[in-house]
Amino acid sequence: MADSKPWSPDSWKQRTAHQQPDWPDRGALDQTFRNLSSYPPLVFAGEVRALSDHLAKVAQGKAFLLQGGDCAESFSDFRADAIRDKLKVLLQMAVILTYGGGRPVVKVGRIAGQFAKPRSSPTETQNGETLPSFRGEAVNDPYFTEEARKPDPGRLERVYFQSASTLNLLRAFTSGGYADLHRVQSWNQDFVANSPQGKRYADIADRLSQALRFMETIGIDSANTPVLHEVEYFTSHEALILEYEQALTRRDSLTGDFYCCSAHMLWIGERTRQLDGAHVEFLRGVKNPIGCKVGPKATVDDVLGLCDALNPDNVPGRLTLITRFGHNAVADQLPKFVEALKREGRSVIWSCDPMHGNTFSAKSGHKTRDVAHILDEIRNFFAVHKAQGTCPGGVHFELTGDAVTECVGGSQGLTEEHLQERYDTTCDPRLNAKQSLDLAFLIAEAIQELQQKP
Ligand SMILES: O=C[C@H](O)[C@H](O)COP(=O)(O)O
Ligand SMILES: C=C(OP(=O)(O)O)C(=O)O
Ligand SMILES: [Mn+2]
Repeated sequence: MADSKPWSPDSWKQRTAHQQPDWPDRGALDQTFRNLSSYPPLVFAGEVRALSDHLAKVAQGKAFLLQGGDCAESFSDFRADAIRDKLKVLLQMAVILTYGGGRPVVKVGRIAGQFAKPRSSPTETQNGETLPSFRGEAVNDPYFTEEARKPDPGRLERVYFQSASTLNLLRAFTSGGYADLHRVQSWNQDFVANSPQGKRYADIADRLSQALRFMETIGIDSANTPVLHEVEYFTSHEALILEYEQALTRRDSLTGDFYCCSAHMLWIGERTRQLDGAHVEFLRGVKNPIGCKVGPKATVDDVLGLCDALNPDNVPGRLTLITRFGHNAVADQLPKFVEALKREGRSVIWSCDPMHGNTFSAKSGHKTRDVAHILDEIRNFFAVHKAQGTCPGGVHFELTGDAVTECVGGSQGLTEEHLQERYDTTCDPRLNAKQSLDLAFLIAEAIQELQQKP
């Protein structure tokens, strides 16, 4: 590491950690930390290195990053079919983007560890009663009672075990035949299959199946071509509760480097990316690829400072800047960052989070997002990169495979009236499977446009 300041897995403790729960029992937290430290890692250094290699290609414009999943995973909604359907929708989006965009897609779920939430306000008031905010099920319960909202460190162990179980199923799906490209048609879910998005997807899937049959007809041995039968799928979450992340950090016996083995990729949120803060300190020392959110409050100096701290050796793919300005602000705000990093020769992956700058309250009080705004932010993100000659490397979504009604718009035509029908999220509104496919087609078109000469 070019940075000469010493680092250790607990050096973050010398800095201020923002957005931390007010744990009532530090002794219980210490015990949880000891337990987690003794448990096996959830992911392995070799897998993390494979992701780093793929992300290096993204940074060079040779691949595209697709990251998505729940805003917050939940203990109560812990079902095999929900995990499978989140995987399916990401696989479908990846097929659309690979087919339409002509670049391999690196698939990273917000899954198997995405349980902790930073909040705008430490408290929430309902009917005159004020309680601590819900901070994700790693910390407390969404139910609005004093008992439910009390932070409980024992939850961190439940996060670990639920993440292990989720990963186990994901590994089985991705390497056990389910993600075989010959099954591309079967990823279309029943409730999506008859929709315009589902039919458009089925059309691509047909063409892929024909191509596979053709390859087999001319004697290409598809049985021995692993890329057709297995899919590489990586996990990620916001590294927020640093005791949890430190407890799962291990030194790799092969290289001597530290890896945070709670997920393949970790990101720092918009509210915890202070240059002198604990989150930047912790993540600068682990070898995992790191994401960092960049929102409207960031300055160019902040972002250059983040590059210095998190990627001092300027390694392509090490740092993904996940921009989330909002559809009204992105065209105005993004260029100065892109220009500065280009001028300074900094290698980053530019990824667009079109969700977090576009949240608003519906008349009913539900937090929602409009697919039109999401699309607008993505289009502007692509336009800025086209104008600057830089590479739009990826997208970052909050989505689910379920037929929820949390975001409005899309070709399904969801309106604010539909929000009461199926609003299941415990934090931010997610795209449902149809809205996710809508966006994948539109992004594929944006990539094609970008590839056309001006
Ligand atoms: O997921 C992100 C944040 O936790 C979320 O957007 C914060 O929402 P809030 O503004 O309701 O606290
Ligand atoms: C908290 C999140 O985003 P941000 O830090 O960009 O607000 C999130 O991705 O859920
Ligand atoms: Mn969110």
